[in-house]
Amino acid sequence: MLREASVIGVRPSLIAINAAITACLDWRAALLLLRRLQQDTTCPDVISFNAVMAASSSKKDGPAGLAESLLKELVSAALQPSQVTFGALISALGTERRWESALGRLDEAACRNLGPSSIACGAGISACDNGLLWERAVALLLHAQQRRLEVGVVTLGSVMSNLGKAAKWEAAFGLVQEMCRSGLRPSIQACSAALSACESQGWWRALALLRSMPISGPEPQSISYSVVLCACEKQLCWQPALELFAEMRVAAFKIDSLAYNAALGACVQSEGLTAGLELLELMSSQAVDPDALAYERLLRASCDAGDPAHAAGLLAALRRSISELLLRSYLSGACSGRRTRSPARNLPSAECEHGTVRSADPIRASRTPLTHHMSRQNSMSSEHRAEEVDDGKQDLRQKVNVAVAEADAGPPSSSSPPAAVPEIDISCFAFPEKASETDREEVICQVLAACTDLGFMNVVGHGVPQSIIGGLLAALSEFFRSPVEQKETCMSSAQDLTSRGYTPYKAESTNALFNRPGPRDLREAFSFGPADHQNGRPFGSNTYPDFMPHFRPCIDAYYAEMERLEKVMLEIFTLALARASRQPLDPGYLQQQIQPNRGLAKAVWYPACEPSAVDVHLGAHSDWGPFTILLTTTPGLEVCVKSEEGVPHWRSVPLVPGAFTINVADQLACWCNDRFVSCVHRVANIVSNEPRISVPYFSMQILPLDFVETAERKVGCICALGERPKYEPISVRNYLKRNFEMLKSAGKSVEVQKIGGA
Ligand SMILES: O=C(O)CCC(=O)C(=O)O
Ligand SMILES: [Fe+2]
Repeated sequence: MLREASVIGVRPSLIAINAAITACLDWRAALLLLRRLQQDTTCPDVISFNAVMAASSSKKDGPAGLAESLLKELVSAALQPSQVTFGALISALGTERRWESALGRLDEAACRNLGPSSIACGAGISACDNGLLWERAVALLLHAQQRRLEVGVVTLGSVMSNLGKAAKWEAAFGLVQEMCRSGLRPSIQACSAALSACESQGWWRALALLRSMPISGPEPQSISYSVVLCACEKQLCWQPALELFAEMRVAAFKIDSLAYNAALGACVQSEGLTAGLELLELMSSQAVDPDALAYERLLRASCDAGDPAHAAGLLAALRRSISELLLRSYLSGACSGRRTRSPARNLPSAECEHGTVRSADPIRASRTPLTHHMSRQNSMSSEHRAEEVDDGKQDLRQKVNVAVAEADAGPPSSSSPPAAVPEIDISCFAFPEKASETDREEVICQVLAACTDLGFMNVVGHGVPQSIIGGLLAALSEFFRSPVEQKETCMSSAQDLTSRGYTPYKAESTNALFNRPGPRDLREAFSFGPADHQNGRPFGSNTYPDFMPHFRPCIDAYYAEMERLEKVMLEIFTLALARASRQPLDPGYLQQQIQPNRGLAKAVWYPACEPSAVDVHLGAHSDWGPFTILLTTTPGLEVCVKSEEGVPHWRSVPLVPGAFTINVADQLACWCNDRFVSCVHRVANIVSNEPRISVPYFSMQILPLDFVETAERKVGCICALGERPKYEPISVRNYLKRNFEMLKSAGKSVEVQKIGGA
């Protein structure tokens, strides 16, 4: 039309030309029209510039440089940029992932008193979100919501789900609450994303958020309930799951198949077969198919109840359901070489419309000391052997090394958010007199969720006095800063398997212990055990430095506190294990198994250094005992986790002031039949001007010197009804003996003199 107008000698107005530029889908054509306009006597106005910038920002191939230079031109033509100008520019920068520049322009718009438009705000939020600038993303989101700026469902959902992945559940939670407080009704997508973010940190958090949400219509509420119900069931908390299901029915919500299946699972586990079959009937009346896991649970329950009639029917249905699922996953390409233990559970979650956030998969520890010996040396029942042979084909330690090599080749942990290590307040167990049953229940669930996720948790409310921790750290700092000849006076004899006392710098090599090439650990150590066995027997003795008389009370006091905390944690782990396996374990069960073994504390000093790229302060390993209580004041600890795509990578463990980092180790994972995770970890290659100090306390490490093989009790796997144990029962003494022997032989080849948790 413009061309026709010029042919007939009509001069188009600026409005008409601007309309033509706006109509251009291609930024090149829009730019051409602008340039023509500039050659003419008609001057382009801000709308002309904005229209070209919008065309360039809406297409992926539009260069952000163009939008930037158009802004310059616009200003030098004495025109005033508008909100739209900045919106287009920020979007263009966002498309090129130039997050910092995008945010700079957002600030510039504010300085020019141009409150951001929806587009600018949305682009700014995406910039912060993708650039991992959480606080700014959340602040901008609130800012946009308060000004009723539509930032788009995708942006909001993406911020929420990134918050969830980064374990920033408080931010997600706070965001939704803030929106509710300001009278803004968060969209259902926002609520679901926030619930998912919370859910990954524990069902009770998701439940708390659900309870604080405004009622915004039956449909959204149904989805929100469903997310939380699934979270409860997945985290083995049947009661709240069933309560939510009952509420959904009372409110006549439309219940989706995920919620039905989760409720069925919870129902069978909590109320048994009859209740489960009733729910199954209800599902079939609603034309909802049970998933394979629900069938499996029913089947187990009918076997437990000695109900062969139901068992046979269920088995047939289970077979049909599994083959249907396999067929469906095959057709959708999901079977392409990936072996999963539970296809039935994977498929529904892949289809989940709530975008459930799952934590990364931990790299599980090598069980070499036990399973390796077991599969080769022990006489096992053929049933057990089948599983062991399957797993034992490859050296498990080798598997860990392969994952570690892959993680080492990947990006450093600083380029990913920290690992999702929950902070858990155990004061209701440490100070039982002040606790209620509900508090204890919540802690058990939190610990259980942590144990089955990464196996790491930051524990506060432990009751270890700050004065004892401070005293220990001060004494250790003085000790390690002393001349090496003085420290060497505290070395224990080579025959002393209790390995107390001083270990010189670089004397240990975790890499060698794991049969990998690589440098030695950049640390020295001082190990100490119980003070009440000073006379050599049965537990060996501590070595105290003569040159520091005030040292001994500090470490003895700390050790006593660790033994107290170990008992508290053993009770919590026992109750978590009882809940997970549905076995009625006495709260003192694990404590009884561990006796008469004692823990070993190992104060570790990583001197300040500038390590080379190939160094790590402490090589990748899993701890071998039941669990470890770590005191540290400096970051650097990392866990090896698998991304959703199955790629191993390192994530830092967040440091929580005043907390102990407690991790499940190999032995506890074995006792739980691998329900709890013993996660591979290391201390990264940190360049630091300050030394790093840490004090792991390894439970169950001290083997009596007068150890005699007796027909003592053995600890087997604690399994749920119908579950097969993966490991043969072994006495804790034998378990320790094997580990010590392995260390001794590794020690010969690599001159390791001391023993660590690795
Ligand atoms: O020093 C640390 O922070 C971790 C130590 C550790 O994992 C170990 O000694 O087993
Ligand atoms: Fe460790």
